[in-house]
Amino acid sequence: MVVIGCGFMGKALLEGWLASGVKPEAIHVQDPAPSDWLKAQTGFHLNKDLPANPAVLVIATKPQVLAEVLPPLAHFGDGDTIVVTIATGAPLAYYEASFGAKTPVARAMPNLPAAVGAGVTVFACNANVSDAQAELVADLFNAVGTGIALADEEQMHAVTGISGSGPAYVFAMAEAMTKAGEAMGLPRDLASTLAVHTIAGAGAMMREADTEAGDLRRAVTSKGGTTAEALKHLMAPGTGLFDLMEKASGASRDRSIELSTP
Ligand SMILES: NC(=O)C1=CN([C@@H]2O[C@H](COP(=O)(O)OP(=O)(O)OC[C@H]3O[C@@H](n4cnc5c(N)ncnc54)[C@H](O)[C@@H]3O)[C@@H](O)[C@H]2O)C=CC1
Ligand SMILES: O=C(O)[C@@H]1CCC=N1
Repeated sequence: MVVIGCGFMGKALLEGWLASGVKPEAIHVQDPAPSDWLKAQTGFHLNKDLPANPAVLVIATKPQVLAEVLPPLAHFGDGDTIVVTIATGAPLAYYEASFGAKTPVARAMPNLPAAVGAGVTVFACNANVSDAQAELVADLFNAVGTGIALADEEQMHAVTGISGSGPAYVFAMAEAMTKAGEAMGLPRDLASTLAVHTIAGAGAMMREADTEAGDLRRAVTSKGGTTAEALKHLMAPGTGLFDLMEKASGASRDRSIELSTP
C-alpha cells in the first residue's frame, strides 16, 4: 500500500490499519513534511522509492494540492492499482483524467473518529473497480469503523456536510456545553467531564438502541420538567439547532462543491 499525504486523517487511517493487522513494512508513505508521529513509526517506508504496482494507492492530501500531487503518480494508472482518495470534493472523473480512463478509483469520505476505530466512511467507486477491489475498499474502511458504499457519487458533498465535517459539530457541542457549565458556576474540569461523558453516553445509546434519536430525546424529556425548558431554545424555529444544523451542514456541502475543481 502507498499513502500519499499523512496528516490528521492519514494518521487516523494508518493507525486503524496497523491495529487491524496490516504490516508496517507493507506501507509506503510519502509526505514532504512528516509529522513527529510519522517519523516515530518503525517499519514504514517513508519518502522512499515507491513499489511499481501497489494494490492500493491512497491519496490523503488536501484537495488544494491535488494538481501538483497527482501528475508524478500518473504511472500508477490504467493498471491493477486502485486509487483510493479521501481528498474532499474532487470527483472520480478528476482522477480518471489524471491517471487514465481505465484506472480503478474509489472516492471516499471518512471521518476523524476512524482514529479510535469508530469512523464512518462513505465511498463511491468508478466502473473500473472490480468486485474484489470494492471488497478491499470496504475492508479498509470497516477496519476503522463502518464503510458504506454509495451509488450516487453526487451525494458525496452532502455526506461531507454530515459525517465528514460532523465530528467537529459534536466537538463544538462539547465546547459549548462546557462553556455553559462554567457560566453557571461549575469548575471548568467538571463541566468538560460532564459534557464529554454526556455526549459519549448518548452516542453509545444511539448506536445500541433500536429507536430513533428523536425517540431517545423524548425519553429524556419529562412533561413540565427541566429538559422541556432547555429544548424550547434548542428547537426554536429559525434560531434553534435544527435550522442551524441545516445551515451549517449545507455550508460544508457547498464548500465541498467549490473544492470539486482543484
Ligand atoms: N481531517 C478530517 O477530519 C478529514 C479530512 N478529510 C480529507 O482528508 C484530506 C487530508 O486532510 P487532513 O489529514 O486533515 O489534512 P492535513 O493537512 O493534516 O494532512 C495533509 C498532509 O498532506 C501532506 N502533503 C502536502 N503536500 C504533499 C505532497 N505534495 N505530497 C504528499 N503529501 C503532501 C502534508 O504535509 C500533510 O501532512 C483532505 O483532503 C481532507 O479534506 C476527509 C475527511 C475528514
Ligand atoms: O474540513 C475539511 O475540509 C475536511 C473535510 C471533512 C472534514 N475535514
